[in-house]
Amino acid sequence: MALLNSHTPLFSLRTPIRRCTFLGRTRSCLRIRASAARSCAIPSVAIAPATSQAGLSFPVLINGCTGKMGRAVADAAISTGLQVVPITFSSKEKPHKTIHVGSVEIQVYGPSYKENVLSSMYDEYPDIVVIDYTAPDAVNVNAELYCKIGVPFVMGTTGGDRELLYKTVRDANVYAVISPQMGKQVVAFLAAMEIMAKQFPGAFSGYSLGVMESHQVGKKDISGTAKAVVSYFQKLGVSYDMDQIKMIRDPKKQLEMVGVPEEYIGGHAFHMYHLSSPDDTVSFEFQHNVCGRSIYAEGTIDAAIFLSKKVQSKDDKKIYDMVDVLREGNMR
Ligand SMILES: NC(=O)C1=CN([C@@H]2O[C@H](COP(=O)(O)OP(=O)(O)OC[C@H]3O[C@@H](n4cnc5c(N)ncnc54)[C@H](O)[C@@H]3O)[C@@H](O)[C@H]2O)C=CC1
Ligand SMILES: O=C(O)C1=N[C@H](C(=O)O)C[C@H](O)C1
Repeated sequence: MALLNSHTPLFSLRTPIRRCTFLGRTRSCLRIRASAARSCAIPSVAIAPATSQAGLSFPVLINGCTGKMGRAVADAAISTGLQVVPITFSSKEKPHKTIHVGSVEIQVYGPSYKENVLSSMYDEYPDIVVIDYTAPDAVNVNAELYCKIGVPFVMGTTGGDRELLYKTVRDANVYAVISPQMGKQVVAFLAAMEIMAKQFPGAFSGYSLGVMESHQVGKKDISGTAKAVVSYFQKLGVSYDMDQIKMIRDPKKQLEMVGVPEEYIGGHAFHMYHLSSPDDTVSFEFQHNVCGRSIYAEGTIDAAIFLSKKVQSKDDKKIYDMVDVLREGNMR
């Protein structure tokens, strides 16, 4: 594999995986009755009170429940006792489509209803937090909508024009947590990289870097997390372009070369970074390998709880990342 050179010790890309039991946590008795509306009128939504830890119950609208992360977050929100508003959006008009998450029937609204439905939800639930797990090409348009309405949101979706995203949120002065990586342990690694880059800029000048990331075949964009790590390596003096990141989306290679367990070919995020000194006598390797999606779902719920508290306390700071969430240290 090109990532490894002849001086590279033969480290195994197979990392033992401990199965996550997050979604096996005690489920709350939350019951949500979706509107029986079968028309495309804005639904009336009945939300029963959640039985959850004190202070943790507020409504969340998950945009992208039709997708894998949206569903994982909806499951995690229900497990936590948050009130999942039984509405989600999609990129296509899908009249009458509903999806089920646990006992919750979620109605899917197409683009032409998005603004009216969301603004009426915000009127009805002023303490609502939106969670976005959609697609890179939806990031900016969705953020513009949330900002127009003024609703706080957690942006987990990667890609899009990130500078524009921040500008949109800054200009609208809306509360948001934005992070391409919600897995708290991975975020801690990113934070450590940031500290190293700040304290020892140029420490790896002259070193060469190889980066490989492997994700499920449906992931279109380069890993946002790998880009963040590369940005720190650049500050550490490494010369490397983002488009050099090697993306692996071929399930056969993932099984045989990367060592992804077969049951996680449809949902994994393996990242490997290899640094070599100019004379190849010194090398460093970093890996973070995630199977499944529960680590992100769990972090996303923490981010939503964090954001809800910031909104309630009318904090002066409006835009946060996952390092802010970690620093606050009030994760469940
Ligand atoms: N921040 C984090 O920790 C993580 C971020 N992600 C990111 O989340 C995003 C979604 O990932 P997955 O759920 O795996 O993808 P997915 O493809 O399974 O789901 C995305 C869903 O969004 C829907 N969608 C597309 N455009 C939309 C729009 N304009 N409005 C509403 N819905 C729309 C699609 O129909 C699809 O159902 C990706 O950008 C991925 O990189 C994924 C995992 C962790
Ligand atoms: O699409 C994914 O799956 C993931 N996307 C995020 C990214 O692009 O960094 C986080 C993680 O890699 C999973």
